[in-house]
Amino acid sequence: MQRLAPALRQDNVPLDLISLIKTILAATKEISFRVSQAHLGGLMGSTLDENIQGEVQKKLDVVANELFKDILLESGFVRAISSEEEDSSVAGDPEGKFLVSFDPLDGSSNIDINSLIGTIFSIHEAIPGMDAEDPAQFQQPGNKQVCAGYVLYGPSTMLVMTTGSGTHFYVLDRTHGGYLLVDRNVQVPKDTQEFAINMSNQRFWQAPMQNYINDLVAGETGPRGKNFNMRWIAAMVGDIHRVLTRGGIFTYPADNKKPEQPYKLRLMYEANPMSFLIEQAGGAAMTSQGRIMDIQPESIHQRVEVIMGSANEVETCLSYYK
Ligand SMILES: O=P(O)(O)OC[C@H]1O[C@](O)(COP(=O)(O)O)[C@@H](O)[C@@H]1O
Ligand SMILES: [Mg+2]
Ligand SMILES: [Mg+2]
Repeated sequence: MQRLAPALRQDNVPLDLISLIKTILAATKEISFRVSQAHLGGLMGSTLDENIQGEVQKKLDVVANELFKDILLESGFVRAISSEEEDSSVAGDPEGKFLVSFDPLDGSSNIDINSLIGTIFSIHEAIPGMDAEDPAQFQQPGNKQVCAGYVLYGPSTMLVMTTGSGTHFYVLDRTHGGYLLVDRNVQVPKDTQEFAINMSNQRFWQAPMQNYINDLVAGETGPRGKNFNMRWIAAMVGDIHRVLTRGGIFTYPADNKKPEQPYKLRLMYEANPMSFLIEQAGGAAMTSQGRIMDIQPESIHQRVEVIMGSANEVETCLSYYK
């Protein structure tokens, strides 16, 4: 099995980006270890603090964030970072060539039940001449990402990543400590009979999504004429990994549960990186209004509607909005 660096060179990834990716992955190996030892190291449960999203931070959210932040800011490759757990962007090396947005621990509500969690990252090039302190430099659309990926801390620790030449799967080999390529150019099947949504929000959804899901649930007795199965891991990394592995549609639609906050997932460090991975694997990643990666960001913690996965099924879902 091919090691990470030769696999990236095969995709003509520039050396400085390979160095940054290696830096990111060094942090994920440490996080993977801390996660596996969390019970023993007193890292289960919550802190008393809330992040800027108004969510109570888990101890592991904070540990993973500090680990990731420190290793990136000291690397010399990074002009600034933005993180789910940081109020605003944090400046790094004024000469740093890259910007990194990340979700240090995705699926935090799964930590205490020892279920699937992960780390999500998105890399853009820094804008020449822009100040490392200026958060506006992050206002670049997803279609300008040079790399995106997630690491899934599951039975095995898996890296899923793209640099624009397809989406590849890697596994952390615990014997020599490196990520090995196990699946190159994965493809999301165009059609599926599996959907993922938090059904408990149903009464708060807009009518098109209500109708779409009702028809899935009606299965062969309804207009779709076939049965659909449902899955919800409550960690985007886990649900998207299933979609990349065997197809499916994943959606976190708009809802009016909290009218002032119609969307749940964050554009910069959840929706954009996952969209790049899904599109590079032949899937589609949309809101009901258009392509996620064409959205011009306005703020670091901006939330968006998410409908992504098997291309034909995403198209069918969107047809309910027409
Ligand atoms: O609690 P819900 O409504 O099931 O939402 C689950 C969603 O929230 C998230 O956990 C949000 O991410 P964080 O855990 O990083 O805050 C997603 O991973 C997941 O898809
Ligand atoms: Mg998340
Ligand atoms: Mg998180």
